[in-house]
Amino acid sequence: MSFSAELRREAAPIFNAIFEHPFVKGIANGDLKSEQLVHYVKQDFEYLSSFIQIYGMAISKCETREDMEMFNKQISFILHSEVHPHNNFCQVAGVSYDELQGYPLAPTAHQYIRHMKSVAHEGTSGEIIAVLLPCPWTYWEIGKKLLNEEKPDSLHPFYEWIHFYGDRTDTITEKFCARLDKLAEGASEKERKKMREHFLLSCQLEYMFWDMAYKLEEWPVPMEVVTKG
Ligand SMILES: Cc1ncc(C[n+]2csc(CCO)c2C)c(N)n1
Repeated sequence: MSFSAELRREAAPIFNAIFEHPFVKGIANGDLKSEQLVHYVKQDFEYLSSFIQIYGMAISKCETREDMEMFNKQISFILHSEVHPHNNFCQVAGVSYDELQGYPLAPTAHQYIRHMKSVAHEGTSGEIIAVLLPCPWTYWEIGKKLLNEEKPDSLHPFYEWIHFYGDRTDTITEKFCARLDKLAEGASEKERKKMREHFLLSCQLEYMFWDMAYKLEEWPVPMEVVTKG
């Protein structure tokens, strides 16, 4: 079994918990409140900006043009394409995308971004791919599952979101898995253990990100109160 297949097998309970999460179920049946969609988009806009920065950090550690190209393409993808699923959520929530940008991070988004940035600072290329991989992998699987199980028609409120993530071939998930498997072959047992830990923690944080949005998670004393004194 390949290293990435082993990781997927180990993470199966977390993937299954994500598929069963009420926010994901809410995308399937169109049943989410505006404030939940708004909280998600506010936090995900900041998450994606950090993701771009992390790709920049990953590029600074690349040894081949091929790897640089792989990360560089993803930066363009986030900048130009990932706005579509956000726009879908904004339309359903009835708010403009511009209004949801520049908000402070909620605890889980903060924790997830810190986790990825610390690995990007301290880790090897293999560790960085391992920490980033649950992001595309979980969304691709959610998209495929919703596409097959719900077969949404164009009147489904989240038709665009589901097609955007589910309707992909030649994905970044497959590219990352192939690259990770190669890097894992040449890695020490200690490095492979770190890759596993980073991957599983990012999977947990993917679950927590959905939960943060669903429950409108905030700091114990909301930031508006703190900054206004
Ligand atoms: C919390 C969170 N996790 C995953 C994604 C999905 N996503 C973000 S960037 C990217 C492409 C990776 O190169 C994908 C698939 C998201 N939007 N928010």
